[in-house]
Amino acid sequence: MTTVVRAQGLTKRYGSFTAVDAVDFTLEEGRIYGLLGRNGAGKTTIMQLLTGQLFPNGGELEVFGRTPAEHADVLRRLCFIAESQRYPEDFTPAHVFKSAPWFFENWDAAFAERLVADFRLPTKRRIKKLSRGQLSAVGVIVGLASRAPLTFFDEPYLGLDAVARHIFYDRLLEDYAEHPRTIVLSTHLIDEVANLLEHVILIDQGRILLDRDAEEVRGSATTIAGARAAVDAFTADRPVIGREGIGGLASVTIDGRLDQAERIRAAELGLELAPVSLQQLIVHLTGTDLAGTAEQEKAA
Ligand SMILES: Nc1ncnc2c1ncn2[C@@H]1O[C@H](COP(=O)(O)OP(=O)(O)OP(=O)(O)O)[C@@H](O)[C@H]1O
Repeated sequence: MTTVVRAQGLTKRYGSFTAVDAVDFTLEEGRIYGLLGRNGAGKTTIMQLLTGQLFPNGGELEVFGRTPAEHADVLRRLCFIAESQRYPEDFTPAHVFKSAPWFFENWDAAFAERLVADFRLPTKRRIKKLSRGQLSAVGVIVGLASRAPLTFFDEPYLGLDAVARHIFYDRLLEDYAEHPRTIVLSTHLIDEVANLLEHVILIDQGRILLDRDAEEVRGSATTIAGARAAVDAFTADRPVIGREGIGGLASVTIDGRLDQAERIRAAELGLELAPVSLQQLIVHLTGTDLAGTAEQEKAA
């Protein structure tokens, strides 16, 4: 596997505030990554560092073997679609798509045209007159049809309706199968993209909480629900990552899978077991306040 990005001790500070705190990670060629985390976790900052829009304050960063900033040959291979992409005043989507081949050598105009039809995008209307969702569609089309070897989608679909979002996911997967490349998707709609992701990097307060194959992450935690005393007894010696409860009922999430014998024992105790979705797991891992509240409620 070829490594596309190598970050070591990568750090970004804004004044005295450390937004990205000495993170180590690699991105491999031909994979779809989910860069996930709560608001303000540092996702956009990391993507801006990787695309040469920001300079790090510390650590080492290589993108295609070089520092991204000031290396045109590296920047040419990147595409970054931001949440609120800006375009020149008076540009129409048609202008954007016409100028795209200047920036992206793999630009596929026919694919872009198909996407325009899929998203029902009015290409002759000025961009500043487009609806929020139509504006997002312009970015999504550029991100897909550019086929850049390393593509970043940073919350690309503000205002896109559910149908349009599914068109995005479908076309992304279809096109990725035919033209493998490295894609980094940052989103809060985790359940929607969970099946798309091959690898998950979870950021919290500028640090990496989880950097794991998505397949491993899926089902790597289990929720045990039932009578509080039985749940507490069953989970007593296990790594608990989340706890909720009401009255005599409790629901506890543990890190790890249960083997056959443990499943039988849980059934004997009348407990219900459920796999934890990627989104639930991330809420558990990053929602310390929620877990804390549940603990307090239990103690009360
Ligand atoms: N130019 C800046 N000056 C000062 N602080 C900044 C600046 N840009 C970002 N930050 C702070 O750095 C932290 C990380 O911001 P970042 O935009 O990377 O988060 P994010 O994970 O993308 O969040 P979201 O999911 O809300 O988009 C936040 O606390 C933010 O307030």
